[in-house]
Amino acid sequence: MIELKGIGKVFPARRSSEAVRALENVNLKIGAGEIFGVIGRSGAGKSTLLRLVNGLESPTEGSVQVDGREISRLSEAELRAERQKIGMIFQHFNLLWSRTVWQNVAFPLEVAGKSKADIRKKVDYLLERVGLSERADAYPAQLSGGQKQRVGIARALANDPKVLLCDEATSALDPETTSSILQLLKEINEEMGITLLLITHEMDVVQEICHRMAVMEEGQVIETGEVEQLFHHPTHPLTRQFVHQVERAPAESPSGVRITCSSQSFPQVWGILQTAKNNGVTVNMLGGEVSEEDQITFVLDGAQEEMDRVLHSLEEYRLQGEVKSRV
Ligand SMILES: Nc1ncnc2c1ncn2[C@@H]1O[C@H](COP(=O)(O)OP(=O)(O)OP(=O)(O)O)[C@@H](O)[C@H]1O
Repeated sequence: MIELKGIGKVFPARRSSEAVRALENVNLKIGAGEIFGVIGRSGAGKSTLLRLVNGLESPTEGSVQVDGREISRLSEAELRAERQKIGMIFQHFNLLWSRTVWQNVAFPLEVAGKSKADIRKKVDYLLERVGLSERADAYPAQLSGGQKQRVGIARALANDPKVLLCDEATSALDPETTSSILQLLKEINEEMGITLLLITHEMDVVQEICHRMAVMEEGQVIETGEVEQLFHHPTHPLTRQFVHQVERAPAESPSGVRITCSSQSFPQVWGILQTAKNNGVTVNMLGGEVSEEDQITFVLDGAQEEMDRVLHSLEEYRLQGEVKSRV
């Protein structure tokens, strides 16, 4: 369904910056109906790769094919038509804030010139499917993060795409909401046979839904394979690091720092932990549940400098007794 052959991408030098080689000799083949994950650290080239697949960027070398068509050789009009077959969801949802949930999902159908009756039928069906019929008249600002992403998913599905590109689609969500969104994506893949290409820096996301995966570093794919196989036999040191990220998950982590917060302070604490996560700190929720005493425990692990930074950011809550920490 998606085939990248010998892809290179160089962003040319600008007055204030040198040329950047974002991708080098990338070869990937993703079959129809597959859920494929691309994992890598920040700057590895994941977003550039995704943007090549929907034609927002063109490669400097090599070819990108989606459903048998060479994306980089299409005219603007052909590309617009082709893009209707490719849905996309984003980390920050990219919803239209002045439109209701219903109108957000209707938008791509209006652009495609569908009749009013068709639009009504389709939007009602999609909102039902993602569990948001009740919130049809709400505005995005009135929704939780998980609900916003459900709108994003419904909108991406409006034109019956064959491929759904997911750009860090769960990175702004808490673990529980992440699981429910991943579950929804899995169901959509199974029911509709849509091919999913997902980029992330979180191995647990890959582990939860992907069939196969690629690991990227400095613009290159350094390892590919079945998720199961890479989990049990990672060969590249970076793949091992990503696997380790998950293996340390809810298990007792002897070297980690435990942070316990009340569910009341959770939103603020979670914001701080998200920033730490983006800076390479491993954050795992112990047991993944709110305990009887209404306390949530996380285990954090990472470079000393980043750990100091996150503990410093949490200081205010520690002083208020809202957060407790111990090594
Ligand atoms: N439009 C652009 N112009 C110049 N350089 C760019 C452009 N887009 C990306 N790059 C560079 O290409 C490299 C790969 O970036 P890319 O955003 O694809 O990585 P990534 O793995 O998605 O990282 P992140 O998760 O931080 O978005 C980086 O060095 C980045 O600075």
